[in-house]
Amino acid sequence: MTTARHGIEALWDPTFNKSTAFSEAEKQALGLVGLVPDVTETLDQQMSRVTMQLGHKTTDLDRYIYLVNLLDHSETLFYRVVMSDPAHFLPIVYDPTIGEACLKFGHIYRQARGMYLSMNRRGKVKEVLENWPQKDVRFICVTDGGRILGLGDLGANGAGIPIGKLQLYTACAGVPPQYLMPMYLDAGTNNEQYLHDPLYLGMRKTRPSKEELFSFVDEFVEAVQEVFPKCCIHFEDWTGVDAVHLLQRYRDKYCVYNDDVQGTAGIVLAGMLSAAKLKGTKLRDETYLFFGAGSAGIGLAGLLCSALVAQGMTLTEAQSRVHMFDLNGLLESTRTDLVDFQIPYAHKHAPTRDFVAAIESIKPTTIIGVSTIGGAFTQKVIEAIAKINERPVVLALSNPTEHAECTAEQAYGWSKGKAIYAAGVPFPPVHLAGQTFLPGQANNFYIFPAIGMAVFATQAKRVTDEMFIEAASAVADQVPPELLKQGLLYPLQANILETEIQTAARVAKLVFDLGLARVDRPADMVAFIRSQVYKPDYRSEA
Ligand SMILES: O=C([O-])CC(=O)C(=O)O
Ligand SMILES: [Mg+2]
Repeated sequence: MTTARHGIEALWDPTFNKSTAFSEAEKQALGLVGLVPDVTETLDQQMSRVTMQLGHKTTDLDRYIYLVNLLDHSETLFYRVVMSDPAHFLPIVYDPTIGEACLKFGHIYRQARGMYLSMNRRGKVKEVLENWPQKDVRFICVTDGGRILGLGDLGANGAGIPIGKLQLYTACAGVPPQYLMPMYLDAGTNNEQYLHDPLYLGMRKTRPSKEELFSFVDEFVEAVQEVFPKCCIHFEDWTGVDAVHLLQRYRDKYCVYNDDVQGTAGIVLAGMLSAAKLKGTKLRDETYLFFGAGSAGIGLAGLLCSALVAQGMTLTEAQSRVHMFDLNGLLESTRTDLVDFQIPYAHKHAPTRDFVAAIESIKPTTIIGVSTIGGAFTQKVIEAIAKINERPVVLALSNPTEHAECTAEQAYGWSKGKAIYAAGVPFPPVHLAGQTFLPGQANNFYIFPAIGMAVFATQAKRVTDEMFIEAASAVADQVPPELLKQGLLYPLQANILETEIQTAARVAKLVFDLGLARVDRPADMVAFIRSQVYKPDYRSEA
């Protein structure tokens, strides 16, 4: 909670500032008479001014910059605006606009937000964390900028991602913003363009060895336990291999998770459950072929196999349903270039670098694009999978928009309306031969904010894969049946807060069942979550 500020300081603190909405009594009590216009507006009046000003902007990047600036001045008004119409504002404050904002981060930078922890501070991490003004931090979302969205190594320009992700904890699931800390862990960058950009805001060094990086991350993770004992560390947008290895390194010891490995897996699993419902099949009836074998692919394959095992399969049987294809072709048992965690999915098969040939031979029911290669699902690919399936499932998950493996229009058009399709970014409905198809957005923002809310409310000691499977099934259960018929695999974004409250309640129940909660078990789980939800309203200061 904020403490009362006085005079001009009340206007400088975005968590306290009401700008034109201070009442007469507040103006008197806080010494604000004459420092703001002599009116008292409501939040709704303020919001209509924001909407009007946004309407004058011509690009989403300009709208993004405007909204970040609004957050710098008035947190409540910012969340009021974003939460008033999530379907409209999520693509502006988050993916896909945030991709462009990151590419230009050093150029559009206005004001510090979150923490910047560089490897130059080795040995001093605890002191750095102690500079943060809030003492009860519950989530740190941390990136080293190693793999930002589908854009690659952006170094310090990746700092926009933890900022955006944490805004979604609040906007989508109601986690109060004062407990959230975005962090950019600066380990340099191998991005030549940024290393030579005079406005670049990170260390001008290439990346260190894995040993050096991990030993610094160890210092960071351990310092967090001391400085913020109730904190969960959310890893985001590290390179695929680091993401998986860091998760393995800490997951059984500390409260940590990786959104790209586990959150993305959760939302794709939700889509697979919805698709199976639409087709009248079960997960165990399906065969999966991944295009891309990085953190998202591996995370999803692991979670999917856990879900299949929960349905009675052995792990080896489950893994035999998952096939992967990467830059060097199909993962198969003679490949010598694989990383440890890819090996379970390298089955006996003749080597091939031809994705269409792999489809024809493996006969997947579902293809999953996690490659970052825009347009990789060509007409030939879609026709090949449509030829062997009545309802092929096509998930083109890479982002931002130009990186999607295929667009909604292409998937429906090339498959002649047979495809069940979702993407990582939003696409508008597609009208084809008198039918309307609704492409869903398989974005982890349905999952990580709800997991965050459940962890926040229960003060969970650990974040486990079961929690992501439960979240996936809660999300799939909330797809309106009449929209599922039109191919929509995910709930509508318009009521995302309610969807995530229900999801968080299911996850919280599991946290209690697993004995991982640090608070007493409530009788009514939904009411328990709802009671902790942040509301973008001004409180009375006089
Ligand atoms: O941020 C998003 O939209 C999804 C995500 O985690 C990623 O692409 O890394
Ligand atoms: Mg990510």
